[in-house]
Amino acid sequence: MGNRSPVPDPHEDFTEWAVTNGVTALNVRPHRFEGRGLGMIALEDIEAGDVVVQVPTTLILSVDKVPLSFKAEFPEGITNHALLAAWLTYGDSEEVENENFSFKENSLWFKTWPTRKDFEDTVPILWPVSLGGIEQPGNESLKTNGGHSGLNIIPPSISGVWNSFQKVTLGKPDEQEHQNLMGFQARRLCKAYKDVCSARPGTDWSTFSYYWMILNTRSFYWLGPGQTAPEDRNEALALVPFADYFNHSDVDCDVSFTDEEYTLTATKDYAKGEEVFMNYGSHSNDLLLAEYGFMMDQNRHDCIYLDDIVLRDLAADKLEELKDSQYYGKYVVNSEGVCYRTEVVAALMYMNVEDWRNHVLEGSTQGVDEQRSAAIIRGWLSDYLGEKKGTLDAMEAAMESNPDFRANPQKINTLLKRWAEIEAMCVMAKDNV
Ligand SMILES: C[S@@+](CC[C@H](N)C(=O)[O-])C[C@H]1O[C@@H](n2cnc3c(N)ncnc32)[C@H](O)[C@@H]1O
Repeated sequence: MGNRSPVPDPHEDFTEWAVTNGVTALNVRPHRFEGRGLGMIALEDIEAGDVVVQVPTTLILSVDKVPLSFKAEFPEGITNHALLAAWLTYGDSEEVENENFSFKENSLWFKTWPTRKDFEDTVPILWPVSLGGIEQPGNESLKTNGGHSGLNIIPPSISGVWNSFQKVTLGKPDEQEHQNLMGFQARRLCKAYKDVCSARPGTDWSTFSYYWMILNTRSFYWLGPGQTAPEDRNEALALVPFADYFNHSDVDCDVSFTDEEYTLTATKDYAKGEEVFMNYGSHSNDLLLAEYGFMMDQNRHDCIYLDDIVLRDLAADKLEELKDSQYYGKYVVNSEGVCYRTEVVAALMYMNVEDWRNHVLEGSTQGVDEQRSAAIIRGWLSDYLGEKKGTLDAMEAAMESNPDFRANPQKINTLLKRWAEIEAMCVMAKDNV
């Protein structure tokens, strides 16, 4: 027993590679944390303002490293996200000539990444269709679920699909991403896959979607020397070795880069042995789950939106009025209650359009009835709670009959947890109206 050689640890090997190649890891090392995969542990006490990781920009993988001959194969307008995922899919096996980036030299880095199964377990669009995942494509379009057996168990705040009513569709330009996270994500992935398949038919979906997910969950904002910020921030994505070990929390963010270095700085004190976090953005648990496959127990940015319920209830003329105003959409509910926009749109339900216009533009209170507004808002929150109850009742029944439900207890638990958080927000908001 005692003579067994130690199991090789890809993270130790990669850390050694990274340090040898110029990465500065000051008092942090990769470490496995229960429920969070790999993250960064503090080897010593760290103070706010201490640089924790610095990566030479020469190690960064961005589209600048993709050979022009490879880029030229794909349609103009293909996103950098899609192009990089394609290159990760093909670059190695084709021995693409490229002096800027070697797959072989970076293989230790790739070995530290999560597996496709890790994504299938955690990221809802890759779940089985009966649990709300997308249809696996031929080469045509991916569809978000919600239709399958009639029951959608992923909360509408993530899936964009309601069981208790038919969503009002106001036409494409009106559709908003915050109300359809999975739909928009599936569309991005679908478009990327289509663009790649148009040049390379038969691209393996499983491999391509894996690398697309790697980029979706691990990339950083990065502009190479002399580059200006693109209109779409997502086009400035890049993979930064070693820095991609940091897990997310609500801490302040201090990430910066020069032409030479990518630098990550601690924004709070950490004691030796604590996990050191970075911040991926001010995201709700719905967005974190849809895009990154996890949720936070404490999340000061958590919220849901009442938009679908509100728009369903408004008469056509009021809807037109609303669309032309600055109060269209983003009716937020969080742990403190509903936002001002929700109060404003509740008043539109019973006010005549002229009074409402004067109310929102001039501050006139003529026709405003706060009690009535409160009752309407409570009704909307009750509708959300009704959606939750109906879905959970149906889920309970389906637990008996649907083998996918029984085979995926962790996914079901994630959804139950999210539904419980949604319920808590709605109940709290009802009490506070
Ligand atoms: C940039 S990677 C961080 C490293 C990753 N944990 C790993 O094992 O390679 C982002 C992924 O880490 C996980 N993650 C990040 N922050 C997390 C957190 N606070 N709780 C749970 N998982 C988290 C999610 O799977 C996310 O998609």
